[in-house]
Amino acid sequence: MTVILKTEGLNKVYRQGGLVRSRQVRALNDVNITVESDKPVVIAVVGESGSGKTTLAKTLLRLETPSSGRAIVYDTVVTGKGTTLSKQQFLGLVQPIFQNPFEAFSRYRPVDAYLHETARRVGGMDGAQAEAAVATALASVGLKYGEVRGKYTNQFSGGELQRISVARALIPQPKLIVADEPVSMIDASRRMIIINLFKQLRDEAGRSFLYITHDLATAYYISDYVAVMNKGVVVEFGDARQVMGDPQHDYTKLLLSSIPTTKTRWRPRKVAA
Ligand SMILES: Nc1ncnc2c1ncn2[C@@H]1O[C@H](COP(=O)(O)OP(=O)(O)OP(=O)(O)O)[C@@H](O)[C@H]1O
Repeated sequence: MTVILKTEGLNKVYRQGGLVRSRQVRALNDVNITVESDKPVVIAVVGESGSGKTTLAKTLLRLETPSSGRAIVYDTVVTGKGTTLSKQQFLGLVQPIFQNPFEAFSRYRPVDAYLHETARRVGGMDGAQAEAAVATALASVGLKYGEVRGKYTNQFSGGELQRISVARALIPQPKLIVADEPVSMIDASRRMIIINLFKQLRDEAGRSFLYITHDLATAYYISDYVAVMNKGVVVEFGDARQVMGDPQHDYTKLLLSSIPTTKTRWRPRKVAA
């Protein structure tokens, strides 16, 4: 079995406020999750705003340094004590997809230039190899290179641009893709294209995903595992069907009861600690 993702006592403490009135926020509070599997998986992280989901994503992406603890991805320590990976090695193993695809690329530069850059810098490829890798990556997200070449962000829809972000993330052939709210800025009608793409990339290309979301319905639809976060703590973690079908923790029950159905009208509820 491969340790696809393991966090060991992961903590992240931020200091908020000025010198006089500062306070500490424990954005990650002793996060311990383990996913071992022989097959690639989708792991969802759900929870309301401020629960620490993005901090977890940033820590796993090495955009934030943990205050203590460490994380392992595909049997390799990626952050915290014992990390020996260079930046290039790390980006070959773990790749990000961010919430807003329009912010992932400058509007003054053709988007395919970013894909080439990733192929050369992270993948260590030469010009011809990079050209082939870009074409392959775009094809795997359902786009033709000819439709993308030389174009700028304003020539794409949010959904298309997010697919290009996914293509870019695929170029170094990472094992894990960390996607922080990847569909929240995309038209509702196009969200499922991205969600189904993740499923397809898991099943056909062998990529695992950490899928950070507010959206419990898509989390249920694509995830193999789910971590429920509240105030920096993972309050419930396990098989997605089990956690969401038979939640044990009160916070998970409340989150799930807030989902609107065709029979009930949605009313926002305040979720207690
Ligand atoms: N750079 C920072 N400096 C200080 N505090 C921070 C910083 N980033 C996050 N926090 C705090 O850490 C806590 C967790 O924030 P985080 O963004 O991880 O939550 P989240 O679950 O991703 O929320 P959302 O769904 O709104 O993105 C919050 O209290 C937040 O204010």
